[in-house]
Amino acid sequence: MIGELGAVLGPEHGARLRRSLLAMTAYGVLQGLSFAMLVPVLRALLSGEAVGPWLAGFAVVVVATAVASYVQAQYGYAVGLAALRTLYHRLGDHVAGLPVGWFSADRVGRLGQLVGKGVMDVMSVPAHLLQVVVSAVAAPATVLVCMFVFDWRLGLAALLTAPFLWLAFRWTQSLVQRSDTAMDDAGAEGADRVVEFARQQPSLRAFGRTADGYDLLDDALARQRSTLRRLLRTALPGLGTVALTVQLAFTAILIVGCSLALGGAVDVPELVGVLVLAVRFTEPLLAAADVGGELRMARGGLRRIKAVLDTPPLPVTGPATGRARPGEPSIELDGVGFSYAERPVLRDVSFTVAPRTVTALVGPSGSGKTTLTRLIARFWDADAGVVRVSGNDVRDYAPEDLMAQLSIVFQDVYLFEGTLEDNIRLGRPEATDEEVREAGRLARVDEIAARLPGGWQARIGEAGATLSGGERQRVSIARAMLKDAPIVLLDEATAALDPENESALIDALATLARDRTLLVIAHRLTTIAAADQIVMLGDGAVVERGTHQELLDLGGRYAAFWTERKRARGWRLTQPA
Ligand SMILES: Nc1ncnc2c1ncn2[C@@H]1O[C@H](COP(=O)(O)OP(=O)(O)OP(=O)(O)O)[C@@H](O)[C@H]1O
Repeated sequence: MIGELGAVLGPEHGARLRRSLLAMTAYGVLQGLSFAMLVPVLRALLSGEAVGPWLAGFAVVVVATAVASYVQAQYGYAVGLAALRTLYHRLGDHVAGLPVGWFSADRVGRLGQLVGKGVMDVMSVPAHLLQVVVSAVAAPATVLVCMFVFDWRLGLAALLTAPFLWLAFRWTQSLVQRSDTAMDDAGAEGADRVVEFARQQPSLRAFGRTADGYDLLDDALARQRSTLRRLLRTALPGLGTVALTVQLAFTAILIVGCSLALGGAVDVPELVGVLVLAVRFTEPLLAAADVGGELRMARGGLRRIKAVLDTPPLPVTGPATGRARPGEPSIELDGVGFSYAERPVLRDVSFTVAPRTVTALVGPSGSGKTTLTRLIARFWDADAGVVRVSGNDVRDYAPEDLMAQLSIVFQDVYLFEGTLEDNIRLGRPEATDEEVREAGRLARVDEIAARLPGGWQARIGEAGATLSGGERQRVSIARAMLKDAPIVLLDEATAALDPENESALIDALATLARDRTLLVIAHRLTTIAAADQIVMLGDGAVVERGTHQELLDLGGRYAAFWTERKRARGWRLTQPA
């Protein structure tokens, strides 16, 4: 366990962990010594000898134990805090490099549980639990040595109990281990279902499904309850066995001591002292048995953290340094193929978006348009072919260098809890207030600020949900303006917008497109017709490519799509006469 902890913390914390272990061992030994000092003190008291020197010695050891306890607690907390910091950083950095495909609903629930409870469980090992375990070994070992010094026969009796104690601990551990794993899995599944349930609230309510009707969540919680019951049924006899074995060990020492005293081999004051010692000998062992459950939980957390850290991030394969230098802002797809878990979505897609031009991506729903933009942003890696951004394979860039080339404006804009200004600043955190406001003005967010009480400082966010879909997209465009990346990937809003939002968005997009390379999943006819190039996707492949006029003249799928869209736009729902 200590090895696993050291591996997860990394070598930079090795010295700190070793120092902490040393302090805990010193504390355990001093604890044992302070127990042992009771024997001469009691012996002196009961036999009428001078007790003063022994009491003074006892006081010195007790003070030293208190100091050691303080020092080891400080070291333990320092390692615990370092563990907390390091694990958050390592998990955060690692997860940020994982392909977006890794973040399934299941994994997001488990990750939430891991970052909250799992990391705290692991932190409690160096901060608190390890000391109990180290004391459970060091203190009885010291007591044992002292027993041998006082009377070798009593020492031998105590030593002979050790293998039985060890066996009882091991047996209990193996007994509970299996239920623990099941408990871990049931807990993680419960967390997944709760996240899913919370996310799906709008749909569930729309279909009148309340908590009682959400069977998946009910089943997961019922499974969690029954696993806990099973764990308790298995663990309780185990814990009882440890307590019983410890008591039996004490009884064995008591019997040996009494028979020695009756035979006259040991005098009564010494026997009383050694029996008090035997009681203290078993105390740290019982304390260790008490924290066994917490330790196993921490080990489970450690195992799951390690599994996340062992998941390979998207590899940087490129020129040895992974620091390809971007050229002119272009996008090039060369024979790109991609599948979601065996289901092919894109096949042999090839086209180029020249620097500072606008390409409109069109095609029926499910034809792979969103997937294509996500491959360009390297949310996933293509299975076949090459995706190039600004002249280089996306796999050759360090992730931050690729992201510096791209601004992404998707439809599902996420607004964080915070002010309107904070939400724009996300595009470039170091931007000045003036730059944030200017980007906001260009994306016509200033009109939203003027409407909201509190203006730029108005608090918005998922919970507040104070902005309409069109307004959210304007915030997202402001972020892209502020980021000022040379290439923009845009998923145009499909929702019907009110005239004010529509005209604001058109202006904002026109400003964003100026001097930038734009690939847009286009839904508005004006955007499509004005593009320098139109790429039409159908069933994951490029079916037609050219300018609006060229494709109309071709009279193929695009021409049919265009006619259909125009006709649909002419439709109006009217009141029956
Ligand atoms: N994360 C995912 N896992 C599995 N399949 C997915 C995932 N995302 C999309 N798909 C599937 O891949 C196909 C292409 O989806 P994509 O979203 O790229 O199409 P689209 O052309 O953007 O559609 P729309 O215009 O409706 O947004 C669809 O059949 C979709 O069901």
